[in-house]
Amino acid sequence: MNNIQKLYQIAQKQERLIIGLMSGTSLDGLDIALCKFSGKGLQTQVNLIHYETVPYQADFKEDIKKIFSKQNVDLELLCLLNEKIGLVHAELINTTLKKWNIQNELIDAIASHGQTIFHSPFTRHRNPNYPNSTLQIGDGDHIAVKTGIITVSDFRQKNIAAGAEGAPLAVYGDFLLFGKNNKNTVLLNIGGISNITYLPKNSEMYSTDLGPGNTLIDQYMQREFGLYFDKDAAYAKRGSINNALLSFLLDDTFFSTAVPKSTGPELFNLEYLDNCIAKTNTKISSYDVLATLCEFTAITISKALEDKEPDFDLIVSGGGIHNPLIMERLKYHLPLANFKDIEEFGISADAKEAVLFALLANETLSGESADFKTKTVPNICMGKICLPN
Ligand SMILES: Nc1ncnc2c1ncn2[C@@H]1O[C@H](COP(=O)(O)OP(=O)(O)OP(=O)(O)O)[C@@H](O)[C@H]1O
Ligand SMILES: CC(=O)N[C@H]1[C@@H]2OC[C@@H](O2)[C@@H](O)[C@@H]1O[C@H](C)C(=O)O
Repeated sequence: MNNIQKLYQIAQKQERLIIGLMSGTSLDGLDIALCKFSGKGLQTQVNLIHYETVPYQADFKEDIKKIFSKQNVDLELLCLLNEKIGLVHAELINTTLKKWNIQNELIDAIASHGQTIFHSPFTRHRNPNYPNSTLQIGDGDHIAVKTGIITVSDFRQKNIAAGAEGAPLAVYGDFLLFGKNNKNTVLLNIGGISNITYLPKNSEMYSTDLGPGNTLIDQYMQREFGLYFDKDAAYAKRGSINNALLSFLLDDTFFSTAVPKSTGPELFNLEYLDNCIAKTNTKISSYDVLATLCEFTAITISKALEDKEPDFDLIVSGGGIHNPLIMERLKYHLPLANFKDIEEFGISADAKEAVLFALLANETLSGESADFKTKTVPNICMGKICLPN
């Protein structure tokens, strides 16, 4: 069977086995989700069969950090890492499939997000001569060749080409999997950056980034304590909120820009935090900074939801759900929200984004896009199809 016949056969299948890959802003590792799909569009059913986050080696992580969300980088390193990330991801898939005792031939496709290294929508660069733009690296052809599995990669470019910002893409999965919930529903992902998909019963849905989820906390922990993150908010719990710092953190045009919008560590980084600390003209303890950052995350989320119907289902996912202080403050600010664990819907909170990309590949491989019935969500099939031979 040649490649095109194989793709045609996959398009006709009632069920598809797709591996979703996500490596997010926290650079903690590669999320690998093996999903079984039946149907497409609003009929999509997904079953998460296996999930694993494979941690990155420290030197690999440090290399990516040298070019990640930086204005000036070593262009050769960027070029090398484009191939290297593809190769490392392929190797992690091969090892993980072996560990799960599953043969590569059984998998219909891999859906690879790649590593975002810069995200610059118009709302960030404000240069009328340039469009929205974003760059994910980790070449898909390398993954296809090394695993022998058809790989769909580089999803965000098509979304930009069709007029959106390339992020968040969560809305596609959230609408197809949760759009039939008969209540006002909000899906919240607290990753490096937090985002929501708002699925109201009686008005138009939308999806938007809200601001930092864990990224500032992680960056600050790494600089101040040499730790990748504040496990169980142990450090933040020793501090208290500094209101002056909080108001400077909230004082950026990103927060007054209309939704939908997207952002990343290109804006929310240590320079941003240090400028805000400097504006307070006081010495703030590291514990207080961390407590304030948790409040910053909780408040940017709750402010985005305060004008909505007060009682909605709030389905939370992402690494931030493991931060007890963020969750406590979020519940304090949103007393009427009906918090639900995404696990109730059969999807692990940490796997949600990897499942999303598998779902986007399922749509693309089915051959046509669903109708999302709203201007801000283009009806498109996303991703480039990379063939193993
Ligand atoms: N036990 C915990 N206590 C506190 N924070 C935690 C805990 N477990 C995970 N986290 C936070 O979650 C982060 C990882 O979250 P996640 O994997 O959702 O991010 P990501 O996918 O890299 O981000 P993004 O969605 O922005 O791409 C960690 O870096 C840490 O900040
Ligand atoms: C450009 C980019 O990689 N953005 C990520 C990042 O991580 C969270 C937030 O910022 C979101 O906009 C997006 O990822 C998710 C998966 C999305 O597109 O929905």
